Amino acid sequence: MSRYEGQSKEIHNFSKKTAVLLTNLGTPDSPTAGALRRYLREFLSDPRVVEIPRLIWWFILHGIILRVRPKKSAKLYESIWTEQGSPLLVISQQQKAKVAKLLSEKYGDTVVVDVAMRYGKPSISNALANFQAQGVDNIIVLPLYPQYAGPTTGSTFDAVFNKIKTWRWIPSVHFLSSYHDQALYIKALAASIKRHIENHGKPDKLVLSYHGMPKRFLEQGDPYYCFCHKTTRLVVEALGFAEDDYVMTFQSRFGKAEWLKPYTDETLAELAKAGDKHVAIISPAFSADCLETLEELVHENRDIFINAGGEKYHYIAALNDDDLHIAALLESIEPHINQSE
Ligand SMILES: C=CC1=C(C)c2cc3[nH]c(cc4nc(cc5[nH]c(cc1n2)c(C)c5CCC(=O)O)C(CCC(=O)O)=C4C)c(C)c3C=C
Ligand SMILES: [Fe+2]
Ligand SMILES: [Fe+2]
Repeated sequence: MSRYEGQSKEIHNFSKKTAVLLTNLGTPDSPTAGALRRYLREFLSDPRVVEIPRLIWWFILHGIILRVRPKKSAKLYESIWTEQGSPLLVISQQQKAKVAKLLSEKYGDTVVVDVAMRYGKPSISNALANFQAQGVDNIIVLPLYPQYAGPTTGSTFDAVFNKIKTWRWIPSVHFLSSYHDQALYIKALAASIKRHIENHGKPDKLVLSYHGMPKRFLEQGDPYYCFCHKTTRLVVEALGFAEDDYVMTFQSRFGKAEWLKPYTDETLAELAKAGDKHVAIISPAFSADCLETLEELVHENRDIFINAGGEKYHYIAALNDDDLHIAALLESIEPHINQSE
């Protein structure tokens, strides 16, 4: 056995071929405590996600978290599970199908597209092995997180590095790090909010709620917080919103440390108490609807707002496979497609 993996066949006779790898975070195989335990163990063992010293974290993770959280999370996943499976995976596959169709119309079979998850299945390692077997000479990696964060995009790149470092021939690899300020992504978000307002009226406050992160990561140089702010600024500019038409918040806290603020749940209660009766909430950090939107934003936060005196609460869906969103993804991908002979 040799130290590095290679494909000896037809190596002198390959044609130009680009592979596009779309990725998202991952999801359990089923909404059961056992599947959740496996999924959370892989996810929460990643040092990009939890930076507590390994030995201490091992005892907390295995002694407390993996004994309690899987059962609780399984119930939540069960409430959003569909016949086709986890919404995040189903929507990711729909996004992939649309991207693949548009690229194949334009580039024929010189471009292949696949989707993979950072944790669980379908795995990044498998997708890359398939690309290698097809003899691709150019790989574009696009994690579907609009705002770069170490625990998401950074960790995805780790998984890609870990696989390709075993290859004898590493082709061109383009890591697309962040598209938080890309014109078509902003346009797609603004169009989706405008459509919502046309149907439901302008809310007292538009809440732009991003997935949170420990505050310490920001202090240590993670750009996520700033990228979220830039997305918000560009979207509200595109909408022509004034300062008190909207508020920006962070959701989905995990663990005891301080996370990025203001927190979505606390803010919604404050808004209701201050007399805002009607809110619309959107989460620009999620390119696909998932547990954190379909459960936390649709149900949990609605209850918080209504119980604090609010009256109308609307969740604006993630961009999912919206045509403008897919056009935005293509705008990121296409400059890196290598067509020269
Ligand atoms: C959109 C960007 C995301 C950032 C930044 C992020 C950071 C982050 N998340 C956790 C802990 C959990 N996240 C969970 C689910 C989850 N998170 C994101 C996105 C970001 N996370 C997605 C797309 C999902 C998937 C939801 C799905 O439908 O499967 C979970 C698991 C669910 C649960 O048990 O609540 C945890 C846990 C940390 C610690 C973190 C930053 C350090
Ligand atoms: Fe998360
Ligand atoms: Fe959550």
